[in-house]
Amino acid sequence: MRLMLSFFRAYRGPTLLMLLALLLSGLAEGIGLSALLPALNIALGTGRMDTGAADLSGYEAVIVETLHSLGIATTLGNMLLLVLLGIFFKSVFLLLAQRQVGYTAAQVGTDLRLNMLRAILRSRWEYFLHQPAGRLTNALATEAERSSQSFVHGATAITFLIQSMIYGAVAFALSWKASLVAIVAGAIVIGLSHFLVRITRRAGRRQTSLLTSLIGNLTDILASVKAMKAMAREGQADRVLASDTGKLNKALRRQVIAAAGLDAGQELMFAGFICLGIYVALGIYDMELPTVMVLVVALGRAFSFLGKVQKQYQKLVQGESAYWAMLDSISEARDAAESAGGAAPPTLATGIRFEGVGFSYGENASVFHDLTLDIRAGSLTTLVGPSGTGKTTLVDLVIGLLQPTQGEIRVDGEPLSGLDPRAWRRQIGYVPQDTVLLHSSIRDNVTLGDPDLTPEAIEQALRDAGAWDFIQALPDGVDTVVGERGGKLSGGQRQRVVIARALINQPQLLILDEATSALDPDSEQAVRQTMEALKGRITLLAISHNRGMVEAADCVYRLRDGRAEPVIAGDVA
Ligand SMILES: Nc1ncnc2c1ncn2[C@@H]1O[C@H](COP(=O)(O)OP(=O)(O)OP(=O)(O)O)[C@@H](O)[C@H]1O
Repeated sequence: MRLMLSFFRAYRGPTLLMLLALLLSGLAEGIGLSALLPALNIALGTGRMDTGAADLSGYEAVIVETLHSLGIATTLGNMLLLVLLGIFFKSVFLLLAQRQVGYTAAQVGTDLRLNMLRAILRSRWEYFLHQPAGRLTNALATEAERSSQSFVHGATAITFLIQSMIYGAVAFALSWKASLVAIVAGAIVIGLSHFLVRITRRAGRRQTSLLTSLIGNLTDILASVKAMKAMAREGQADRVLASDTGKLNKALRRQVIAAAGLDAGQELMFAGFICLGIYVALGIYDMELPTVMVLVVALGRAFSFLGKVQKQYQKLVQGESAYWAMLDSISEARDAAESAGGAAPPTLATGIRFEGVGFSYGENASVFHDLTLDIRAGSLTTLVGPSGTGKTTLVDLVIGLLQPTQGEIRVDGEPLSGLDPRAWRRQIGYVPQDTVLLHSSIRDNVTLGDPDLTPEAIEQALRDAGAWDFIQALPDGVDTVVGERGGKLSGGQRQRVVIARALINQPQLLILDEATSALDPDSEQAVRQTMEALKGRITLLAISHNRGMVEAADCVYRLRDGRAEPVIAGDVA
């Protein structure tokens, strides 16, 4: 029940409302049930109701006295009406409680998803890079859902527990001895079948880790399916996924067997105890039939609800591990949150300077030591260098996604670490190597749905990106739908739409991360012209081995051995 306590702490108000509705529902059910014994006595014509409360046993006497003090005659009609009213109010309050459970469960799932997403998006870049995409997908898709279902099962277990206690209380009022025996019997049944709950808990934990692994592998495989098919290696993917799904299947089977075992075992044991109880009550203690009948109904229902409590608890523990796993992931990501940085407003009037910068990924992965370079404002600086020499790392340091381990990066003479990081990044336009367009219009692809961007701003960004002329030639202009992943445009056209997307917010610094590496000569030439046209107006930083981008650059740096050396464009091989 640690899980329900955790939910209670997080959703105090909704949980209290739910509990109140459940208690009222239980109370209504208890009142209805209390009228059953007088109703039966009247129906069976035992004559006990005619003599008044004085001749009645404790429980019945209390009921009859209460009814008389309320001015309600103990007629069969009134008693049956009371039973019906009890059931009616029980159903109304139960409905309210269940509505509250449903709303809170949906809120649990939504909050977990949003908290996870926000924590991951606000985490340090190095932490983010080490997160398998599948882990996030699995958390958002399956773990959040399993967690909210656990809340539903926990709340339903509480509902059944309250109902079980109401029936138990009525039975206790009728015969405390019989009820004590029943409590012991109930505890034996619950205790004997608890090992099945433990099996389910283990199967649930296994499912949580297997689903993370399966969805992680699936995400990776889907990303490289073309290469796998091209080399006829899809069998390998099949083997990996088949092994994961096979293990998942085994865990699910265990869970199914444990649930079925609990169902069958409980029913048999409870039925056995009820039969034994009837035999002892009628055959040995010679109790009256109406009392035994109500006792059987009350204890039978109490047993039945107790059994349901355990079944719901079994379902709760099955998904419980998903909730703890999500909470762990959220807290881990929060611990890895990006530092708040400084507060100084950024400008980019003179340039960015790296002064003796050192950087390493962890202890043994040194990338830069004593790196010094200048990126003059309004110029195009191109970075070249063999693979793995740190070009992307340098860009990430400029953006402020990574922090130097030694030296300083200055923007207009101010340490980058002292600038407001979000304000700094709002000045940056970033064009990645892979141009992923949305299956929507060019307009949507440029604005990314921002309604504040005017048609004039869209046109200007497309003109600056050198895309306006080809877009004018399209039948629907900026409203042309670009197709799945932009498939209806050429590589160069796609790239220029992405550059327009980066330019629309009027950045001071445009970064192109190998943005022209996949382009044909004509497209590359068009992007180069765009860069040349932008020079002087904004600062440009490009990672590129492309001859055009090197020739167009005002300054070219080659990264080597953890340092940057300026090179003449013609010397770049
Ligand atoms: N997240 C990371 N954790 C550990 N090491 C990393 C990480 N990212 C990059 N590296 C290492 O840092 C070095 C520089 O990587 P980086 O990606 O910056 O090089 P690059 O010059 O951009 O390479 P390429 O031209 O192949 O894209 C490489 O040795 C790489 O293995």
